[in-house]
Amino acid sequence: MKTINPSQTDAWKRLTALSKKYEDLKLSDLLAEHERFERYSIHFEDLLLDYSKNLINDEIFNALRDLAEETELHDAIQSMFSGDHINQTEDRAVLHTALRNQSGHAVYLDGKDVMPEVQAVLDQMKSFSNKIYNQEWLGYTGKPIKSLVNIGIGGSDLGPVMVTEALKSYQNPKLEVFFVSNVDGTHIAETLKKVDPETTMFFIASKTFTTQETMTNAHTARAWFMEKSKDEQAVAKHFIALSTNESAVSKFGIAPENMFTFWDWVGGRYSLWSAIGLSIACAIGFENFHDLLKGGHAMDEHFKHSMFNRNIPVILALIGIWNTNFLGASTEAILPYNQYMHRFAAYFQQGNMESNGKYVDRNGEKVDYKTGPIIWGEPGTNGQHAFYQLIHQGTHLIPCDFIAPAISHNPIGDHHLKLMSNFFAQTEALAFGKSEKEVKEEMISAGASEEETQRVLPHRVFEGNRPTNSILVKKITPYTLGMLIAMYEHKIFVQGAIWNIFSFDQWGVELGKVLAKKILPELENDEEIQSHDASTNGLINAFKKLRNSKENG
Ligand SMILES: O=P(O)(O)OC[C@H]1O[C@](O)(CO)[C@@H](O)[C@@H]1O
Repeated sequence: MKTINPSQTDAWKRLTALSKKYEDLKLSDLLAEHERFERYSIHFEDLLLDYSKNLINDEIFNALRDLAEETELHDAIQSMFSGDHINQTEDRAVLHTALRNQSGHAVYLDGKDVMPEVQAVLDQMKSFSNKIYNQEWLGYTGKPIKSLVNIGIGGSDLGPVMVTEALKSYQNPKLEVFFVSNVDGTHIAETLKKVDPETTMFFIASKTFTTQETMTNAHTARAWFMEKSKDEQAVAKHFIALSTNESAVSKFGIAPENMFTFWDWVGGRYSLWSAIGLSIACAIGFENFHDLLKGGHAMDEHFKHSMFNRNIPVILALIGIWNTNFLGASTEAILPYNQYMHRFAAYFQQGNMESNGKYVDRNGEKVDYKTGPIIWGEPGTNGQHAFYQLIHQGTHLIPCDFIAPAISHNPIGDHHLKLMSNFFAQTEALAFGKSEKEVKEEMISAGASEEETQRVLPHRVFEGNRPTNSILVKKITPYTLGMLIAMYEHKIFVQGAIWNIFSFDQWGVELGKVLAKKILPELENDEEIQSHDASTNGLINAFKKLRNSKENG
C-alpha cells in the first residue's frame, strides 16, 4: 500500500473549498428534491442504506469519491483481500475475510492457500458445537452442558457477546451463555454463583493466551472447578481454548484436541468469524453461525466489486470523512432500534477506535487532519430519553447511524410500529428541526401568552440540519447481522486507508499494560512508594492506607 497524505491531494483541497462554499447547506432544501431519496440510497439484498439526510450534494460527493481514487483505495482493497502484509508494524496480513469466504476459491497468504486450514477449524467447530447445542456433550458426572462461560476480553469478548445477544432469539433455550471479561473479581465471582461445575463449559478465548485479565479469570475458573470436581481428568470435559498460542494453551493444561486455533492474520477485533466465535456457534447452532459467515461474505463481495458510488461501506466511509474532516465532527453515534443489538455500538467502539485511533501516518509522521471518531451509542428508544437532547440541541455535531429491522422477532401488539415511528421521527426531527415560527404558532394555539412565548421561544427551537444515515434491514437474522458487521468493518478499513494510517495494529493499548505490570508488585506490600511521580505515588499510598484503615469496615 502506497503512502499518500490525503490532505495533500487535489480532492482534499477541493473538499476544503466546498466546505466553505456550502457552509450554509440546508438539509431541508436538499430533501425538498423529489429524487433525493432514490439518488442517495442503495439497496443491497435486504439491506437499505439511506444517506440522503447528509449535508452533501453531488459536487461534494464527487469530490469525496475523487479522494478515494486519489488515495488509491482500489489498490488498498486489492492488497487486503490478496493477503499482502498490510499490517506493516506487526508484519502481518489482514485476512479475516478468508474466514467467511464462501466463494470456493483459494485465498493465498505468502503463496499458500489458507482455506484448507480455515475449513478444518470450521469442521472442528461444527462437530463440537453440534454436540453442545444438541446436548450430547456430557460433563464429568454424565450430565449435558447447560452453561457456556466465555472468558476473554476485547476482541475475544465483545464480538461473541454482541452476536450472541443480537441473535438471542436463535439460541437453544436449554443453554445459558455468560461472558467474563473484567479482571475485577466481581465479574467471575458473580458468574460462578450462577453455574454448576457439572454442567458448565468454559471457553478460554485469547488470541495470545497471555492477556492478564483473561488468564487471571481462567485460573480462577479452573481453581473453582477443581475444588468442586476434585478430578484433574474432568478438566478436559469442561475447558476448551480458542487461541493462536498452542504452547501457552498446553501449559495451562488444555489438551490439543480441546484447542481451536486461528492465525496471526486475524486481528483480535475482527476475530468473531474465527474460532473465537465458538461460543456463538454453540449457542445458536452451527448452521446459524454459518449463515452469519455467509452474510459477511456477501458484504465482502459487494465491497470488492461495487463501484465507489454504489458501494455501501465506501459511501459510509466517505460521508464519515466529510463529517469528521470538513464539518468538524469528532464523534459518531450508532443507534440500533433493536433491543437485541444492545451491544452493537460497544462492539464497534473497539472495532473503530482501536483501528483508527492513530495520530501517526504510515510514514511515521504526525497527521495534520483528524482520524478515527469517538464511537458510542445505545439502542433506541432508550437513548432518546438519555442523550438525544444533546444531539438535537447541543453544541456538538453528532452524525448518527440509525439501524432498524422491518420485522421484529417479537411482534407483540403495536410495539414494533411504535419503535419504528420513533426511528423515522428522529431522523426527520434531526434534519428539519423546528423553526421559531412553528414554535410560536404552536404555543399561541395552546393558549400561551405573548410574554411566555417570547421567554421560552429560544429554548424550544431546534436548528435541525443534523446529519444521519438510516439503515433498514428486513429482519435481524444471522445473515443480515453478518452483512451489517462486515459493512462497518469495511467502512473502518476504507477510512484508515484514506487517512493513511495503520488500522490493524493497537500499540496504544500497550503502555498501560506494561505500567500495570510494574505497579502490581508494589501493591503487594504496605511499604510507602516513592518510585513514581507525585500524583501516582500519592494515589498508591492513599490506596494502601485506605485498605488498611479500620474505619468504615
Ligand atoms: O485475545 P487476546 O490476545 O487475549 O487479546 C484481547 C484484546 O487485547 C487487545 O490486544 C488490546 O486491548 C485487543 O486488540 C484484543 O482484542
